[in-house]
Amino acid sequence: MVPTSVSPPPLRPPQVNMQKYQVALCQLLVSPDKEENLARARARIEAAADAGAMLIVMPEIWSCPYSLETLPSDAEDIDGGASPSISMLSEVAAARKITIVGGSIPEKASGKVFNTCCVIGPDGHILAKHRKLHLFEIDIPGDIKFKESDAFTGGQEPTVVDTDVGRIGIGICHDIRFPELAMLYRSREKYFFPSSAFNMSTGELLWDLMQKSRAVDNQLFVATCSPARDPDAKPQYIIWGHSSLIGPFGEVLAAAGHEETTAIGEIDLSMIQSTRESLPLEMQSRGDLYRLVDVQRQ
Ligand SMILES: NC(=O)CCC(=O)C(=O)O
Repeated sequence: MVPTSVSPPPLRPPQVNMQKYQVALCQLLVSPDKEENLARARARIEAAADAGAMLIVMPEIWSCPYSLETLPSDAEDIDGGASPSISMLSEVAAARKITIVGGSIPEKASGKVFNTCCVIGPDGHILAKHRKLHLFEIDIPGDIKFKESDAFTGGQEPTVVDTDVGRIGIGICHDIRFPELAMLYRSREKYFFPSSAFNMSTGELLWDLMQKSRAVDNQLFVATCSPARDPDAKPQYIIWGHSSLIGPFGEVLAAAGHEETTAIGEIDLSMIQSTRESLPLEMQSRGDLYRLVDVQRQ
């Protein structure tokens, strides 16, 4: 039996330039026309920056439809510098001097396709690239069947990145279901930004619960951004929407419905410290009793 342990490599101390700032969740309506998606995204990011947001969070798969059939042909070569979507995000980040958690786009690399989030700093450079770790598989007879691994290969590395607006742990949608990932991020003292595209079958019951659980268990901010629900979408995968910003005490600081919109809320990093002082879960934690072990599954 092998104990599971979380032993991240040391990070440099966070260089946070802002303790309090506005974050914008750009809940975009996505169409099959990539140029149109990029133009809509640009306009929404620029408007949010003009309204004062210093951090923008984008949805999972915002540059093209979230369709297993077309994702591979919509994939872009980020490392090869042939990614119109990431170039657009870099340009806007540099022009407005903002940080962007770039949701995700399909990325092609080494003959594979990944579901990839780029984090872009205010100089327009890519600070980090996260490839979705947990691919979504679901089969509820008569309701929904979806197998993300038909289109994507899973990533191999959790991603923690230091930005001007704090140390951020990145997740993409289904990544939020795995509490160990948020625990690992919490152990590195940061907050958690999954970009998401939950569906109607699981979204109504679980989306709000998942975000609040990850925030409250770990006493950190959780910001999620979804595409808007497309009323004309094929029944295969209808997006739930409901992007939101949850505080370390479980407070809803911003929330969208299912329509195209930008939800803006305030992150005050001092709330992490004050929540942890008021409710010192870490000190109360009985780490001496919890030991996760790999068990042989039958
Ligand atoms: N795109 C996704 O990862 C969807 C995850 C989801 O809906 C879930 O229930 O988990």
